[in-house]
Amino acid sequence: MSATPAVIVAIDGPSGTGKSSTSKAVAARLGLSYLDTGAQYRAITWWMLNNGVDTADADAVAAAAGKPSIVSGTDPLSPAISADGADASGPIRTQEVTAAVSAVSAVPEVRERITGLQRTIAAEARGGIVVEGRDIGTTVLPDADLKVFLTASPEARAARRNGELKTADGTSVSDLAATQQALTARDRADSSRKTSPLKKADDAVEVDTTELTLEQVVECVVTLVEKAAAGKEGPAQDREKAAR
Ligand SMILES: Nc1ncnc2c1ncn2[C@@H]1O[C@H](COP(=O)(O)OP(=O)(O)OP(=O)(O)O)[C@@H](O)[C@H]1O
Ligand SMILES: Nc1ccn([C@@H]2O[C@H](COP(=O)(O)O)[C@@H](O)[C@H]2O)c(=O)n1
Repeated sequence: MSATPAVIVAIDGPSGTGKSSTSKAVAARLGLSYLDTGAQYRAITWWMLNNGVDTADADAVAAAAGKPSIVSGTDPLSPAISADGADASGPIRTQEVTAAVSAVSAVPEVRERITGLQRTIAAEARGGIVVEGRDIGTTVLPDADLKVFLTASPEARAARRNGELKTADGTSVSDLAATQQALTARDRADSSRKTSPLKKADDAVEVDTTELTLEQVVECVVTLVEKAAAGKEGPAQDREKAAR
């Protein structure tokens, strides 16, 4: 038996709360697969921008939602994403994609398509998986073994994001107030859409990461996963014993 049973872990939260960093590290530590669902929404947005779809026109986005093939890798040590066979991992992080993704992800046909992909990937991850996004605990995997909702103050999130954007001499390339404004605008759009908004599941454990280092958050989530795994293992072990 592997050290960690095949647990399904859902990690949700607003932008810049540390979902990707935490989920990758937890999955790598515990030998689980990893799925970045934001990357899938970004990849379909990138494809639409490249293929002449007006991303502000919900009908045009809906009509194109089924067209591209979106393929995600699930190795936490080397996450991969492609659209129609083209590597999208770099281009999906551009400002152009970030600015358009909330409008695209609000379209029900897009959500239906991407949610289907997510459920298939989770069902095929026999060794367990950490899936991170905005609606994993509420909609995509409501029966997950563990649901975590990460939060952090807008100031902390903007400072973290700005820390990623440095020039060669180490100075910040973007203004903190503008970064914070962009983050909160995206959260507002993601929380207010009709279909599957960003929302904490009632049974999720909320972890406020504002005052925590990434290592502390990872430690905390690893402990929660191990607890959930032990709870899952208990009845199976009991059945095994009874069968002996
Ligand atoms: N607890 C923490 N303390 C300090 N920095 C952190 C912490 N957690 C994450 N970071 C840093 O904050 C930045 C954003 O983290 P990450 O990309 O994991 O957030 P996210 O929630 O996945 O964001 P998004 O939803 O926008 O993709 C990264 O540079 C990451 O290294
Ligand atoms: N489950 C999800 C995940 C993401 N989105 C949308 O994608 C955008 C980008 O997500 P990142 O995590 O890469 O920043 C996000 O702003 C949402 O619009 C989603 O709707 N559902």
